[in-house]
This record gives sequence, structure tokens and C-alpha cells, in this order.
Amino acid sequence: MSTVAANAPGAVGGGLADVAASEASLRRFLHGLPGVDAVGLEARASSLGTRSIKTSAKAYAIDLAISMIDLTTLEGADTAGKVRSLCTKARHPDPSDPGCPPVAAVCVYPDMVATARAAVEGTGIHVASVATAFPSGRAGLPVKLADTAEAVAAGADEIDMVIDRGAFLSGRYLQVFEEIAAVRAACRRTDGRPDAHLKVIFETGELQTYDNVRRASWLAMLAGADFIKTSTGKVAVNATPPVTLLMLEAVRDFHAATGTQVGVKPAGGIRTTKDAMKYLVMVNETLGDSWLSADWFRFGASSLLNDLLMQRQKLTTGRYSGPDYVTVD
Ligand SMILES: O=C[C@H](O)COP(=O)(O)O
Repeated sequence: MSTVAANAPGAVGGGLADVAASEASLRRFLHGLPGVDAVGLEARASSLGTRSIKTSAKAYAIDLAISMIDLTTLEGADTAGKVRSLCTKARHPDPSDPGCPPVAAVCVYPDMVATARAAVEGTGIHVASVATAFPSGRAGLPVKLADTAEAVAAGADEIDMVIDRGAFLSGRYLQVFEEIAAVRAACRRTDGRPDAHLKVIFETGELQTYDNVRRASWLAMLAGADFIKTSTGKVAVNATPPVTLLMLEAVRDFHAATGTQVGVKPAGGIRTTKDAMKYLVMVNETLGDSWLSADWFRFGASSLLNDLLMQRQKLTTGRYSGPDYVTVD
């Protein structure tokens, strides 16, 4: 068992269920996690990024990466037409090749969920929606729960919530825990359809330290997150390999301590096939095969799909078709 898992109360008989019994116990637990060795973490992330994937392994990895994309549009200027065209692309990323897999999900604002739902109905592609006053998280809990409920009622399969970074950085961990648990409860449905899955976004570019990323990961998983997600894509620093590796390791340790499997979604700024391959190597090396599917790993990205399609075409035909081959986002 890893150092973190060995340090977890569940692993030493204390019971993880009691960790959030009070602000003091939650703080004691989160601050009792081992400090992150930044040099070691960055070296590990960098060495995993040098692995080369070629030929048939590359073809497999490109299709896997496509199938793991949450194809995203999160702009103030989004229209129903733009969302419908995103959904068309999500269903048939390469219209000339029926063998090209669809993406995992489309990710939109809550008011666009109904449009997206209608456009992907029956395809198996999920509709994900950002909620809880995305991207800042600056609203009271009733507003955040209404935001979530609107998206779930309109047919979202997945909710991507942002944490209150102000509360987290002020050390009000129980408030963040309770907010996540309340949003998790708002993801439930009473009409027999499966509950929406909850992805918890940390906005790691605002969390200041690797130690905080490790604490946020454990906090979110303890509160019931189905996935932990790095970023909104709306700040200067979004997903990075070291931060994602740290979150993968937290997921591994949480699984060792509790038996619960949690997914990971790096998001923001992932634009090239080369980058996507690095992330897949990290998942494989840290968590293994069981996480190498869209059920447990996603890329949150608006333009990565285009580069994957260009590389896919290159492998199939031996030449690049150029950016005009893929549809403009
Ligand atoms: O969650 C996904 C991000 O908002 C997309 O970011 P991106 O446009 O940098 O790919």
C-alpha cells in the first residue's frame, strides 16, 4: 500500500466515513496527507512523457483518445446551431470513415443541455454540463443547486461542478465538502433514469500548491465525486502533466484505501495528439488497464479532436490532409 493509503484513517481502522464529522477532523486528515515532493513529481511526469508510441499502438491510442473526449463548447456566444453542429461532430468525428469512434460526451452550459440532449439521443454519447456558477463558483449554494437541477432536469448525464476556491484556500474545507455532497444529491433522479455522474473541478491553476491539489483530490473523493477534473479551461494555467499525475496517484491511493474507483479528467489546453499520448501513458503506468476507458478517464477539450483526426488520417493514408480536412470548431 502507498504512503498516502497507509496514512488514510480507513487503512488504520479509523473509518474514512468519520473524516468529515467536523471541520477539525477534516482538516486533521487533509493536513496529515504526506507533502508532495514537487521535484520527484515533475521528474516522473516528464519521464512518462518521453515514451514513444508508434504504428498500431499509436492507431489504437488515437481511437482510444477520441473515445475519451468531452467535446466542449463553453462560450458566452454559444448558440443552439453551434451546439447542434458540435453534436454532429461528436457523433461522426470523421464523416468519411465510419470506423472512427464517436467521442464520449459533449460538454455545454446548462441552458444548452436540452439542445444537446435532442441531438445525441440514442447514440450513447453523454451530455455533460458545467454547473455551480461555472467557471468562478461565486454564488450561494441555492443558486448552485438550482443551476445543477436545471441541467439534470434537461437531461444532463454528467455534471461538471467547480469548487469554491475561495473557501478551500481559506481552509473552510467542510463547507467545500458539504457543497460537493449537496450537488451530488442534486444529481439524483427520481424518474428511474440513472443519476447524473458528478465531476468535481478544482481549477488547479488557482490552488497554488501541489499539496493543495492532493488535499482537494481527497476532499472531493470523500464527498462523493465520480470524477475529479483539473480545470475549467478559463484561467491562465489549465491541465498540466504533473498536476494530472498527482491526481491519478490520489485516485490510486483512494482506491487502495476504500475500494472505490474514481475517474480523472484533465481539461483545458490539451490540443495535440502528442500531449494526449503522454496522458494515456500516465494513466496506464499509474492506474493500469482498469482506468483506460471513457468510463474512468476523459479529456476536456475543444480542439484536441481535430489534431487526433489529422494524425489518424496520416496513419491511414500516409499523408496529412491539412487542417481543412476537419470541420472548423
Ligand atoms: O473542459 C474543457 C475546457 O473548457 C476546454 O478547454 P480548451 O478549449 O483549452 O480545450
